[in-house]
Amino acid sequence: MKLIVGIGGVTNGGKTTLTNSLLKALPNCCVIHQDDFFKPQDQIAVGEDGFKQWDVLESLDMEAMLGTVRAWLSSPQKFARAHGVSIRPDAADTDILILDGFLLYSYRPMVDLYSRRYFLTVPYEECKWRRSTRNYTVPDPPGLFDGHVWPMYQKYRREMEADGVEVVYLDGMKSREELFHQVLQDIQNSLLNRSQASAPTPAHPARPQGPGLGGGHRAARPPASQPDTV
Ligand SMILES: Nc1ncnc2c1ncn2[C@@H]1O[C@H](COP(=O)(O)OP(=O)(O)O)[C@@H](O)[C@H]1O
Ligand SMILES: O=C(O)c1ccc[n+]([C@@H]2O[C@H](COP(=O)([O-])O)[C@@H](O)[C@H]2O)c1
Ligand SMILES: [Mg+2]
Repeated sequence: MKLIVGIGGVTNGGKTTLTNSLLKALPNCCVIHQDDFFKPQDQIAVGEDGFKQWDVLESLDMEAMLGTVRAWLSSPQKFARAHGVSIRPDAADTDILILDGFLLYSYRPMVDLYSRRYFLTVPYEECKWRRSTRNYTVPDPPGLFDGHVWPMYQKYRREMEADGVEVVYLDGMKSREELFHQVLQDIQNSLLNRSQASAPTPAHPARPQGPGLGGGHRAARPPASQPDTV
């Protein structure tokens, strides 16, 4: 079974930290980081506010990111081997892909691919403080957080909620350990439910997947390519 897990949410919410812990704990688990798909600096638009518009969807090569997800979907174990992830014989029929990024649920062609969408939040003051301690490849110019980063976070989050995209909110103020155990347990429960749901018995043949984990997007349109996540 294939499981695509999104670790999304606000910048500095703890997405990459949580992702790295999950990667070590989950079997046959690969990762794609959205940050790896930023376009080159000279292709980033400059807004009327004078800031380079890093925190908009157009600054990311989402087609390339989707292509990488499709490569995993077409052959997860080949993808895993190519990325140095060794296949665990005790879980050879389980393939997990984690997507880590701040705009995971705003790119329409990918919204329905997730089995589970987590969304980390932290309050404004905490976010601003954590951001001030970070070293990005392109350092934040003065005023970027209040002038661009936080307003774009609010805008995309509002749109995601208005579109009815189902996410599981995570309180990024919890400790790293608590978040890790909460999400690990939740994913393990999902895997268990799915393997039980798909195990055919003579009296009760396997049912089609219910709304619990797959899809979950309110709009009733067919997904572009749904992983066989039953
Ligand atoms: N649960 C947490 N509590 C406090 N600080 C955290 C937590 N998770 C991550 N951090 C810290 O916050 C900063 C941003 O973490 P990171 O995982 O890179 O966030 P993101 O990928 O969401 O931008 C780092 O300094 C990291 O050590
Ligand atoms: O990674 C880069 O090349 C890069 C260059 C410029 C800016 N960023 C910032 O990276 C942020 C998203 O990453 P993260 O881990 O903070 O969620 C986003 O808020 C951008 O402003 C990232
Ligand atoms: Mg990150």
